[in-house]
Amino acid sequence: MSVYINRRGQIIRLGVGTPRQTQIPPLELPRYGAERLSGIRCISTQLKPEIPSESALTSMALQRLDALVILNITGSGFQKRGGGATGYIQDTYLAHLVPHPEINWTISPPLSLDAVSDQDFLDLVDGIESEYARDIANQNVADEIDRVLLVGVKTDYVTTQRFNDGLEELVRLVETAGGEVLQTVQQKRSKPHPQTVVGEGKIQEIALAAQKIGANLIVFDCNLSPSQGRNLETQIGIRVVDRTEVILDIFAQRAQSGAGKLQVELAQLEYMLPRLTGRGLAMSRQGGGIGTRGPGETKLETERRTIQKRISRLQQDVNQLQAHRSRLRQQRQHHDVPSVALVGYTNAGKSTLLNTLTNSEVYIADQLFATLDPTTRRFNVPTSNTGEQRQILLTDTVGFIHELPPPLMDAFRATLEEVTEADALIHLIDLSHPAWHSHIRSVMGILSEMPIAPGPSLIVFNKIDRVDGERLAQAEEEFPNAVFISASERLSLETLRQRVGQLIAYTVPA
Ligand SMILES: Nc1nc2c(ncn2[C@@H]2O[C@H](COP(=O)(O)OP(=O)(O)OP(=O)(O)O)[C@@H](O)[C@H]2O)c(=O)[nH]1
Ligand SMILES: [Mg+2]
Repeated sequence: MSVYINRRGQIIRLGVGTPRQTQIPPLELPRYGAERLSGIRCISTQLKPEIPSESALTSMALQRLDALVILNITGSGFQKRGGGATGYIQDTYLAHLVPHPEINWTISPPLSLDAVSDQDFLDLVDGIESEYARDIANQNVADEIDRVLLVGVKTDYVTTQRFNDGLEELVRLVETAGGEVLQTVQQKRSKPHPQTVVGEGKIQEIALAAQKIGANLIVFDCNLSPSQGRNLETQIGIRVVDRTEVILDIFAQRAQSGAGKLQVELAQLEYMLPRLTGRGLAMSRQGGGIGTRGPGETKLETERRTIQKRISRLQQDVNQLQAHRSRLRQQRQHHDVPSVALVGYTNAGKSTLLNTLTNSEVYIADQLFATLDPTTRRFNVPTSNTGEQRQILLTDTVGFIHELPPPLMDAFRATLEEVTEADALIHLIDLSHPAWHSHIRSVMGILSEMPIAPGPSLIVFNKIDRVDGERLAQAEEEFPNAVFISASERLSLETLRQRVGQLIAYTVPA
């Protein structure tokens, strides 16, 4: 039998079974900061004279119980007045959590019932909580920052290299979104578990690790289906998001212009909608009929309809934006000014290059997705034969990333059209990034999926001030026609101008 008691001494739950079997579901537990315990202790009887089992202790950790007391009952004992032996409490054990990197909990030696009765629980809890508080203060994570546990699932579909690069990128994405990755948990699976992505044992491990570091957010490196996300959240008891949601969050924080905000909201709603629908379905699957068509379902239906309406409104707005941009482009074409769009993986240095080439001050940052809104500036390139200058338009665009979330692709089509409508592209690559090869592949993949095939592109490697000769030689061999520059150190910019001039002379003869 397991009894759960709050700090006022009230019994809040009583269950027949082990602490594991009677455990309070994560979502029903009170939610406090990482330095607090749940304010609930469990007293459980146990028929075998043994120390608390691993599963009982794990349950304690998952629920962040104030303490777990195990009472070992012996078969022999007091003689009931009517005859027959009742349980007699032989040994008792007191277990509680400890904030220590290697140890999860401590268990007392066998104690007498009197000794346990004398224990001042509030005092004990006070001590543990202040240790947690100290521990967390030492971790130096600011209050407003999300404390993140990252989960990487390596399936047979990806190589180890690709998997590790992906995890590293996700850490950067989380940081850009305003979180700090405190720990990473990995699992190898031939394919993701259909309901929960990872197996049951791993979920326990994740939940425990999250408790221990006081995480308030779990980020999965793969995309979660609506039901997977929901299942994981119920079992872990902490908010679970996937890579797409992190990216959407960054975009939401970055969006400055009306157009940017519009596109981000559209993307977020499109991401949310199937998740609402999914929840509705799960509820109706519970049996159909009485009780399933309650206010919950109706409310979700209404919510869904409201969101759908909003999506259509936003889609109309994005269409208008698209029309507006295309009018602008037509005006430019009317003046016969050729246009070049800067494309590339996020953080390649596109905005830096635009700024250096055109003496502008577009926002640049060592962050992913610093740019959301396209900026167009004029600049001069030499024409190939006469050496005269010719004016062209250079447009900075939103950075790409591998597995660009489809709702974002859709929402940013107005921006991405700048790319398809340009006369030529400069594909900028950060050569100092270890994964530059896969960045090229991702960008080319996205370009090839665009509804209108973009113009010819000039491959330009950036940040050569930060790479060694070996890497430079390798890239030169693989891409003999590429240009190698440093946008921030202004290296080889003249060569770049000439090559852009040649490209333009070829695509838009003067
Ligand atoms: N060392 C070095 N750093 C550079 C160079 N060019 C750009 N950077 C740095 O790279 C970071 C990203 O530059 P941005 O210009 O914001 O990159 P972006 O491609 O516009 O990135 P998003 O807009 O986020 O897609 C900044 O910290 C720049 O200072 C370069 O040639 N050498
Ligand atoms: Mg930029």
